[in-house]
Amino acid sequence: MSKVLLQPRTAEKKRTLEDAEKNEKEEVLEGTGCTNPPLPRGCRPLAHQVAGHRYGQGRLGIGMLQHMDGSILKPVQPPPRGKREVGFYQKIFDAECDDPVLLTLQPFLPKLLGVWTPPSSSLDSYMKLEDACRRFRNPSILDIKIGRVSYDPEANQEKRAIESAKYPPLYDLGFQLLGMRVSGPSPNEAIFYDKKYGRSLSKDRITEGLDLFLSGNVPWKKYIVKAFIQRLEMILSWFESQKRYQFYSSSLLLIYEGEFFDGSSDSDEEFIHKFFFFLGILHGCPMLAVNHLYKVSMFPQPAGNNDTGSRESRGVALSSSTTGRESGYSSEVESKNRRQSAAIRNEFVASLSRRVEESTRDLKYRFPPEIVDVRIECEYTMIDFAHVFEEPRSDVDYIYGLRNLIAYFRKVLKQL
Ligand SMILES: Nc1ncnc2c1ncn2[C@@H]1O[C@H](COP(=O)(O)OP(=O)(O)OP(=O)(O)O)[C@@H](O)[C@H]1O
Ligand SMILES: O=P(O)(O)O[C@@H]1[C@H](O)[C@H](O)[C@@H](OP(=O)(O)O)[C@H](OP(=O)(O)O)[C@H]1O
Repeated sequence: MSKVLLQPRTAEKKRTLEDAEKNEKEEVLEGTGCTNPPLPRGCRPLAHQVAGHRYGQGRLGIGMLQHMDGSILKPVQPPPRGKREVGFYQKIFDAECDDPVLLTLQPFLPKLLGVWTPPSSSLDSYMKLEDACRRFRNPSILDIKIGRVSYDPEANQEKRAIESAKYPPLYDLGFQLLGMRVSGPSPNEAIFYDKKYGRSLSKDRITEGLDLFLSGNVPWKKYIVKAFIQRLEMILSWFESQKRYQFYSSSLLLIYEGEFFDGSSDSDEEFIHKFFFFLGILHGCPMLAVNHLYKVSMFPQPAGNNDTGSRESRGVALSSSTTGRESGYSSEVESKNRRQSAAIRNEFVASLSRRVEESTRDLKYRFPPEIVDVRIECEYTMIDFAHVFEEPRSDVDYIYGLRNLIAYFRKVLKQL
């Protein structure tokens, strides 16, 4: 037991450092005649990335990076995609935002920490985002693209044809599994599955794919599925409550802690909590496990209640677009606005929790009464907003896909 917990995470670190060093040599990208864009100082390719554009691959060679302060750097894509995505994030995380539709979406997104241009390359810029996997040691991660089509209304016939041919079951399913990391017995034994795997799954094999994703923590599988259903229901409620935005080609990222993880980097307190957590599981005593679950939350940290300050002070230059809105604005008014915004968000979250609790009452599997308040090590977040459009209608395609995904998770749950 302690051997597993103490197993160091060196192999994963080593792999990414080696990758970073290799990439810094600006090798010619295979078959493209392009060179890798220089890797900004203090950054490395994102080791736990499961889908999307990867550093050193594709036409442009740009991809997701991780800064040494822990944040994620997503390259601002060429126009119009990049501008659209940055604009969307900025609107949502604007300190003065008082729009209930946007405020109530905030808890479902990784926080935008700023837009960053590396000093070494004034041409590239990156969105600096909170890492949704930051508190996990050995996460299982699933990227699911939601929607019946994966192109937006401005796509030309060629793009539509290319996208439609990629995964014919999509129209019926309303979602696709784009990639996943399934945690293994130790962090360096995780297995990655790419979009080829996801697209090999016909409609009747989707539960197999979800089941595979869930195989990284067998003792807690039922609880994890139930927790994901609840969280997805919350996002669904947001979509059902708004008639303004349509999300094309956007993804959901589902994350949970693996059965075994490395406790070596923890503080003593965290380590002790985790030790009891696993002891509880091993001895079939959920209360012991639950009592010792550490820092688990239903929602990402609300805006204004995070450690952005310390991250910034570790030397990443941020643009002023989402930070430091001091100029000419009375701090009293500002803090009143913040309190009101927080109240709107909190009320929304509380009412969602109630609705979800009611709607999931009939699920076959229930938590035993003594652990109704169980907080599972799960995280979920919406990502990829390069194709968000604003039209006065509900997003029927996203709703269709999300309802279907929830139905498939329920199927998995029934089989447990
Ligand atoms: N905030 C985040 N926290 C943790 N991981 C993230 C975050 N944002 C993105 N990722 C990781 O990066 C991957 C790609 O993200 P994203 O979909 O935003 O990139 P993309 O290049 O726009 O994708 P696509 O090619 O599908 O348009 C995700 O599958 C996930 O593994
Ligand atoms: O899933 P695949 O097969 O990797 O295909 C990519 C996927 O559809 C991305 O969503 C898309 O970016 P957009 O959604 O932003 O269009 C990208 O286009 P790109 O190659 O033009 O970046 C495609 O290559």
